[in-house]
Amino acid sequence: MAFATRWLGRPREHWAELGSTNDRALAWARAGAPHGALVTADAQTAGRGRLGRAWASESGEDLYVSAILRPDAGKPIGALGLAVGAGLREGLSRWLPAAQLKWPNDVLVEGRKLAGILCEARWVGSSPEVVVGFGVNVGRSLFPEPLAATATSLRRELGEATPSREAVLGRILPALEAALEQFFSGGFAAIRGRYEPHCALRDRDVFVDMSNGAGPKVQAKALGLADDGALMVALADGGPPRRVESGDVWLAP
Ligand SMILES: O=C(O)CCCC[C@@H]1SC[C@@H]2NC(=O)N[C@@H]21
Repeated sequence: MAFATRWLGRPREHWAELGSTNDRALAWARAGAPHGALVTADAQTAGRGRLGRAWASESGEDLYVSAILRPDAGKPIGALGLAVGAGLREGLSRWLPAAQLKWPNDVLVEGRKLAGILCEARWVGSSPEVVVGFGVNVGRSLFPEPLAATATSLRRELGEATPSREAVLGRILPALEAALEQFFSGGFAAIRGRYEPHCALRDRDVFVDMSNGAGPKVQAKALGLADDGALMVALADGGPPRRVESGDVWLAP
C-alpha cells in the first residue's frame, strides 16, 4: 500500500493477531525501529486503553495501529495526545465531518466513541521514545456490553458506504503527520486551531475525575483549553478555574 506521506508508516509491520500493537511497537522501538515505524493488526488479544482499561479488539474489522515517534530532545510531548486526536479526527472527517474531540483525545460522533488513543513514552537519555496507539471502530456494527450504548463505528454511521480499513488509514496518516509536525514545532498552541473548533466539551456541563480514574466524579463546566493543553474547568461548587491535566471527563447527560 502506498501512503501519501513522507515518513509516517515507514517501515510498517502488519500482524493478523497480536496482544497489543502498542506492546509490539514498544518492543520494536527498543530494538531500534525508526521514527515513523508503524505496527498494525487485524485483531488484538490484549488491547489496552487509557487509565488501565481494556480496548475491545477482537472484531477483525477495525483498525489497531501504533506508531513509533522519536521527537528531537527538547520538543514538547506533554500534550502529544491532543495532536494525535486532532490528526485522527481530520482524517476521519473525510467520511464523518461532524466528528468531535472529547478531551483529551477521544473521537466522538454524536457523543458516541469512534476512536481512542493511548500514548506511551520512555526516555532514552534526553530524547523521548514515544508510541502512539490508536484504535478506530471501522467495520464492526455490534459492540460487547457495556459499549453498546456508548460506542460507534464507521459501519454504524455509514452502512453500505463504509470505506475499507486501508482507505481509512490512508486518510488518517497524512492528517496525523501534518498535525504532529505542527505540534512538534510549537506545542499545543500551534495546533489549537486544529483542535478547538471540534472540541465537544467547550461550555458544556461535565463530570471530571481529577485523579487518573481513582477519584470521585466532580460536577463542573468545561471552559476551554490552556496553552499547554490542560482542560480548564469551573467546579460547580465555586472557586477559581481549575486545571485538569490527566484523569477523565464525561459529558453530563
Ligand atoms: O480510548 C482509550 O482508552 C485508548 C484506546 C487505545 C486503543 C489502541 S488500539 C491500538 C493500540 N494498541 C493498544 O493496545 N491500544 C491502542
